[in-house]
Amino acid sequence: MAASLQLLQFKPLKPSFSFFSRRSVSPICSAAPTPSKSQRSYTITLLPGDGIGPEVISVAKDVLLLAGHLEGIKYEFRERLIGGAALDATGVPLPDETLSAAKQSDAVLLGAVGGYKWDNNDKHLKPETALLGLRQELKVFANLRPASVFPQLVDASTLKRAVAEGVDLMVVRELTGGIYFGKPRGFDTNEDGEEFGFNTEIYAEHEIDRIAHAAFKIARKRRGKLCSVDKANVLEASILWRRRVSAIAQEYPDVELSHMYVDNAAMQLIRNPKQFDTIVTNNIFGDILSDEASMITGSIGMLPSASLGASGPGLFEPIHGSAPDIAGQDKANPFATVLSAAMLLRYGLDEEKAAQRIENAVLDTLNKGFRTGDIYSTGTKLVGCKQLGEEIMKSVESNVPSGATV
Ligand SMILES: NC(=O)C1=CN([C@@H]2O[C@H](COP(=O)(O)OP(=O)(O)OC[C@H]3O[C@@H](n4cnc5c(N)ncnc54)[C@H](O)[C@@H]3O)[C@@H](O)[C@H]2O)C=CC1
Ligand SMILES: CC(C)CC(=O)C(=O)O
Repeated sequence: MAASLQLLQFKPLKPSFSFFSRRSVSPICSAAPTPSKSQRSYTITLLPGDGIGPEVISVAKDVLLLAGHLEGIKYEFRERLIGGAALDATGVPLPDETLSAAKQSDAVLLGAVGGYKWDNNDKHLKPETALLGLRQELKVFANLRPASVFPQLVDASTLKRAVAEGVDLMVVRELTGGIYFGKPRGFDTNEDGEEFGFNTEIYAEHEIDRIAHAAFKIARKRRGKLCSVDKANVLEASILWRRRVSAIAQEYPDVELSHMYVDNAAMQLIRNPKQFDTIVTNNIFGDILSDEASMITGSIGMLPSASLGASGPGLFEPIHGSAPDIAGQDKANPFATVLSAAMLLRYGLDEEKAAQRIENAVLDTLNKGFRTGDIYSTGTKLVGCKQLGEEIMKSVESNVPSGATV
């Protein structure tokens, strides 16, 4: 029973929930070419990237393949370079070939980008620039980051059991606007001859409106509570954000809206995370708060994400980075990427059964006690990334029902 409750974080609460469906007519949907249900063959672009990216993508690809095979789905995988790996091979972090493959696919699954080697590169030659460019080019403005505490991992959380237990929240992060993209930006020199760097936090009404609509629709399918996080006591962009979100709330009388300043939200997430259901926030606050939320669940290696736009393929990726400190050591936790693959099936391809098969397998693997180092606790079985992948595959194959728990 507990297991099925856990799964609510990843799936629509009602089977008919079409908000994310590629066949949906809602304002945010994936509109890649839709094969008929009988055809069920999809093109997936895989972008392993850097650091632990290839390790976790390798596991997620195998899991996708097996779950797909068992549910009658065929894939054509196209693996392309991005980030530092692309820089080293081609001289640019986001080659045209990668971008066009991504745009022409039904969904994109990404590992992570970045690493020490490229940290001092000029901005246009940084791996991270590729990821920002990809998100912008795919126009995936809504980034869904579910953070729930699996009962099996309560003791892996750094918070007290009473605080962490039962947390189930969703961060809806605006992904293609704000300070990560705002202009003007750059470096200049002031009248004292001192260099300065500057960025612009900027949001137009339509950018706020579309993410607000997305968040209200998500909240209404969850527990009906939406907390909009901003810094409206200081920033003009946040004042507009709060005004627009409040205006749009009139269209969702069934959703209880609250507003919170981001500094307080950061504190409340640790003090009492169970007060949150759905959080909607801008690009930078969402980036930071979701990393913070991940630690409530035990590890940043547990959190998947789905990035969706009004049309075209969705982008699915773990929220973590390339973890260069553990790259190549078979220590990475692949759950976040495997769960991102489940989100890809559900929200990118409308393949609910295969998505559920994967989520059930994750729970089953946890129930059997397998853990990577980041979520290890006494009494559980410490394994590497590869072995964890093999255990997940066994569980995918045996197709445990979602209600199965220890
Ligand atoms: N979406 C992306 O591709 C992102 C890329 N980055 C890039 O990644 C590089 C490293 O950034 P950091 O700030 O260190 O963040 P990070 O998320 O890569 O790592 C932070 C800490 O979490 C651990 N960690 C992360 N993922 C893990 C996993 N799956 N299993 C076990 N432990 C895991 C790491 O070992 C590290 O101690 C940088 O170049 C950064 O720009 C950072 C965040 C997102
Ligand atoms: C471009 C990324 C490295 C920024 C980031 O941390 C994220 O969006 O997850």
